[in-house]
Amino acid sequence: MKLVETGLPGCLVIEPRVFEDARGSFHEAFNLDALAAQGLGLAFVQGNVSTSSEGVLRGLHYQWPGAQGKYVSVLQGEAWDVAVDIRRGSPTFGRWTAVLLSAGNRRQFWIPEGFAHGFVALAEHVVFTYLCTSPYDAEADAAIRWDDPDLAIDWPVAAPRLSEKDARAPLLAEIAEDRLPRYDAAGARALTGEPG
Ligand SMILES: Cc1cn([C@H]2C[C@H](O)[C@@H](COP(=O)(O)OP(=O)(O)O[C@H]3O[C@H](C)C(=O)[C@H](O)[C@H]3O)O2)c(=O)[nH]c1=O
Repeated sequence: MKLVETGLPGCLVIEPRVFEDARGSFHEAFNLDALAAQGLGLAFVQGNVSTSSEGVLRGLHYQWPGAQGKYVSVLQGEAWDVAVDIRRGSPTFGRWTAVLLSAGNRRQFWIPEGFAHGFVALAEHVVFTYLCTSPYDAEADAAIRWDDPDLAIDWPVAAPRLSEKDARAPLLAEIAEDRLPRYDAAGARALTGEPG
């Protein structure tokens, strides 16, 4: 596998080795030892799958406390996937990066704890899967407006279909400081916000 830097430090694209033969193809969905051998030590506690039709946008979501790192990929169709640094005190606070994920390119995308995440489905049937480093906590689950002008994310869809929650999400500037993840310069990853 190959790890590729993105425009946003900490966010990485992982390109797995794909084995193709007359039957079809094989690639590893994730490999913790191989990631650790390249300096990316991860541990996942939950895996999620969502299905979306074309034009659906899910996001921008994050958890705080209990920040989740996410290792995402697309099993069917294609999605434009976005990570935004919302860690208070981060030198790249408010900056975003995007990756086109598809069943065809088999790209995987690592989004560290403390980033907001969202994607827009670009095919009629998109199966999106992701592994999380912390468990879901409905109380800590939060959203930021997908079209926040301060973020100026260059979404490839002008009028996406949103959940009610996402349609009424606040702007980043409207969110109280203590509701945003904190940047931990030493670890270069957000603190999870867990006490102790
Ligand atoms: C995330 C999650 C949700 N749920 C329940 C809560 C709701 O009743 C239902 C749908 O949840 P939601 O509308 O938040 O699903 P998405 O809009 O796909 O949210 C996800 O999409 C963006 C892109 C993300 O990065 C997050 O992982 C996650 O927020 O599933 C659970 O039971 N467990 C979970 O881990």
